[in-house]
Amino acid sequence: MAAALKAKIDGKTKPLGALGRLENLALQIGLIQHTLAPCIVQPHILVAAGDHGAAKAGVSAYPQEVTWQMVENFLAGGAAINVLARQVNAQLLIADAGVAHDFGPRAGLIDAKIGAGGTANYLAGPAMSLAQCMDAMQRGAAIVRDLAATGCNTLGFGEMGIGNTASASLLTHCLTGLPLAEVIGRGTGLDDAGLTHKRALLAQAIAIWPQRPALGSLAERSNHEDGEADPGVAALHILARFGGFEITLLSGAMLAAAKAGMVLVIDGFIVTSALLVAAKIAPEILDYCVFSHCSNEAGHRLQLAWLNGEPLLDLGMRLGEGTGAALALPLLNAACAFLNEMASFDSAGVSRA
Ligand SMILES: Cc1cc2ncn([C@H]3O[C@H](COP(=O)(O)O)[C@@H](O)[C@H]3O)c2cc1C
Ligand SMILES: O=C(O)c1cccnc1
Repeated sequence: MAAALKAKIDGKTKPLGALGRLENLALQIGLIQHTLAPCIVQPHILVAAGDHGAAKAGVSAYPQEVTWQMVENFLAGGAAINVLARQVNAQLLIADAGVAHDFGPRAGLIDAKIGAGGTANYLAGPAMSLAQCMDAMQRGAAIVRDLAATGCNTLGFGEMGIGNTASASLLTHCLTGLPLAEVIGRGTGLDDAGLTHKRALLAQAIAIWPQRPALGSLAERSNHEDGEADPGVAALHILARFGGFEITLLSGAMLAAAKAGMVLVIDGFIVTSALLVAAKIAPEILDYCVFSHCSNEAGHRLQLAWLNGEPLLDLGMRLGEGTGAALALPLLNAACAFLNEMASFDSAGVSRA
């Protein structure tokens, strides 16, 4: 398939390789969809929301209630992701994975609430139980299975949860071994004093969990022998310790999306932390991932480098919600369109080199 796709790409009326990374994208989407004529069908963006027990300790510049207030904003159509999704004709799915607010039954809001008031504070113990962790992953997977049954073949991921850059930093450090201080950033806009405080709190969160499972490279996950500690299981323990319900739901959704053969459009720092968990469980998920952009949150560039992921865009954004994923969708459409619609040297009668 790869050779056939490459031949089709190289046969188009352009100098070899002249469409640059669009060519790699066309190849990747063709491989995911097992076809020489790939296309993006009914693209969706799944935005999961959840609250974090640690938010009250001061890891964010904003108060916790912004999480539910922004969910209301999503439902009313006024957030950045609503605007950008409309621009690119993507449908939004908003899931309450565990926001500390009672929305009641609401049109347009998927009730995937785990617990009532968000996660527990990881500065005191695990953020969630393993049972809650599995539950949140299953709920994400169920949303994606329903979506795949409707014919959607492309899914972007987004999140909302005050304090979730801190959670993502802890997950990233534990899952990759990247130095904790280097993967902690300003999130919504902490000042220098706030950043120092966040660093101290997160160092403490790591220090009070001395028995955390060690994790090696993705290759070690693929090669691990029966009877050895499974890095996928270790990743679940790390996720339960430091994760948010929204991040956990997204990890489960990503695994199901790859299983369904979808193109996964990865957003910023927090969404990439959910992918790190999923990749420890099933490293082959990375073949299905398009990295939409590089966020300005310190640590995203390092995550991408660790995953060998090349972001399509670098716009200095640091918002989340799936906004980077939305902006990358036109590039996916363009990649499919040139492969499907451009003339070839033979069909157009243009001389080759
Ligand atoms: C009004 C507002 C809208 C947002 N939309 C996404 N985020 C982003 O900021 C949060 C993470 O940053 P931290 O870890 O510093 O709290 C997440 O909710 C993320 O999606 C927002 C944040 C705010 C304040
Ligand atoms: O990279 C992101 O997704 C991000 C960065 C800062 C705040 N919220 C999200």
